[in-house]
Amino acid sequence: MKIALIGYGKMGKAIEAIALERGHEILYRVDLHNKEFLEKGFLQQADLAIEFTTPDTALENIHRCFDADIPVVSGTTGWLDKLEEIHQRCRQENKTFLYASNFSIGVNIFFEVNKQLAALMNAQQQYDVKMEEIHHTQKKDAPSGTAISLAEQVLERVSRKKRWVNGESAAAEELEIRSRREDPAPGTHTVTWGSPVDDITITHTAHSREGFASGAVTAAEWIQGKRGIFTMKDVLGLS
Ligand SMILES: NC(=O)C1=CN([C@@H]2O[C@H](COP(=O)(O)OP(=O)(O)OC[C@H]3O[C@@H](n4cnc5c(N)ncnc54)[C@H](OP(=O)(O)O)[C@@H]3O)[C@@H](O)[C@H]2O)C=CC1
Ligand SMILES: O=C(O)C1=N[C@H](C(=O)O)C[C@H](O)C1
Repeated sequence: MKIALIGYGKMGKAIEAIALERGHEILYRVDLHNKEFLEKGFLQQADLAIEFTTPDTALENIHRCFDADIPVVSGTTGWLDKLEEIHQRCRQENKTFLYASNFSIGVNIFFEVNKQLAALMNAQQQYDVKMEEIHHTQKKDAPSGTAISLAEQVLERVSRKKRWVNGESAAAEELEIRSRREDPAPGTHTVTWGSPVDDITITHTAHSREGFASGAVTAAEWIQGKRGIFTMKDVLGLS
């Protein structure tokens, strides 16, 4: 596969290492200093793009890839208020797009456990639920994209919770997400269900960025030749 790597920071470099190990070619490594590679003439030489940049730049980067009609695998967090715009264009113009707030296999299994636990807890009013995410101090967004995914999964299943809030919450109908920033922390997510008599806590701890990067390359391999909107659930057969 010829890959246009959009974003050559911590994740871009981790993805490059795994893609090369698996025999793929990195055609372009795009960062703020060589954005000319985002032009159609360059991008259309790649089989697909893997995009891990910043909350402010992801939307435009994905549109550029659509202009060049190449599939995009994106993991950038903090821009999801614009996701529907991308989905609409993808549907209207028959493009190819795969987004995941977290590409690791472990977190995608953790998502399924979180959903099952939340469904069971809907009838158990005595339990309150809280979340915590811990990341490195360079992270730009809070709460993490993964924490938002976990929170949305709970909100869809637990009728006594109406919305998530980032920080301390006093209202019973709010789902509190605490964000901690400390180094080194590739990404830890905890969901705690507490009652007066006991707690149930589930935690996923990433030991490095390897799981995210490996999942993104697997998603890129899987998406080749497909058209439409996909998620890691499709890649992992969890649908
Ligand atoms: N979905 C998942 O599994 C995961 C998602 N993430 C998310 O991925 C994103 C990137 O994370 P990370 O690699 O740690 O961040 P870094 O800050 O290390 O890297 C971001 C990179 O994007 C580049 N960049 C900024 N603007 C543009 C632009 N307009 N065009 C092209 N490149 C640009 C930066 O360039 P320069 O160096 O020149 O500033 C830098 O190379 C974040 O949103 C993070 O939350 C992270 C881990 C896993
Ligand atoms: O910025 C990071 O590092 C990470 N971002 C993603 C997120 O916001 O959930 C995934 C992972 O936790 C690491």
